[in-house]
Amino acid sequence: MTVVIEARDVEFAFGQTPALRGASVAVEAGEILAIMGPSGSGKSTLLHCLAGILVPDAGEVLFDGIRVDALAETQRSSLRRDRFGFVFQFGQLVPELTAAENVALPLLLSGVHRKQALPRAYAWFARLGLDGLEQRRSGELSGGQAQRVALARGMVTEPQVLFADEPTGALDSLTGEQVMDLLVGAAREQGTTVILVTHEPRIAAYADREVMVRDGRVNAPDRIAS
Ligand SMILES: Nc1ncnc2c1ncn2[C@@H]1O[C@H](COP(=O)(O)OP(=O)(O)OP(=O)(O)O)[C@@H](O)[C@H]1O
Repeated sequence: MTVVIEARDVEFAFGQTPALRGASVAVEAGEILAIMGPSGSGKSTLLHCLAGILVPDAGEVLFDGIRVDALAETQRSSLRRDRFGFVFQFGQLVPELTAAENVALPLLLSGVHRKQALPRAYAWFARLGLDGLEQRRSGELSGGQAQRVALARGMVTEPQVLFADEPTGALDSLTGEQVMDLLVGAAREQGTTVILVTHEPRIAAYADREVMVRDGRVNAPDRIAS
């Protein structure tokens, strides 16, 4: 299998607070990886370093053979826009835009014309069971509906890697599982690699593989029964 994205001995500190202390992980193309670990262990920081949002203080991040950590901010920004998708805990939809415009947004930012972008966005509403909600604003959607719209927005550009940081963290368990079913289904169909941060074992169970972050380092999960 081909490794598509990888962190090698990544270190990152917020001022005096070390968040990553030599974190390494390699993710294969099409793989769904769950990053687990206690609160404050460095999961989100690792995801942000892999996604080129944060630049490591030391170590390397490689995506598709490119040293992401060595790129200039404008190049990292293009990479995030054109090759990556994102879903966060609180959908973070733009409240002034309709649901369909929110989904179309990454395409519009990539320079796709509105006439092409909106139909591509609309196609996701049927796919994710959101028919009829295209014109709603985020304040008129339930938490689960808003998160499915956020998922559509993360997938609409057909990214190579989808980064999902606690995508079901704000949802009840049934709604969270529905969102995960849709996320995994869409990723498998498109061959998208998924990097999923979660502290919920039930959500991590959707992944092909789990890793644990502890004290800023990545370990295989401790499977020994306590
Ligand atoms: N913006 C920030 N400024 C200062 N310190 C930060 C910042 N973000 C995170 N940290 C610190 O970095 C460490 C790792 O944080 P991170 O958010 O990566 O952990 P996490 O495992 O994702 O936690 P959680 O499960 O609670 O979201 C923690 O000690 C945290 O307090």
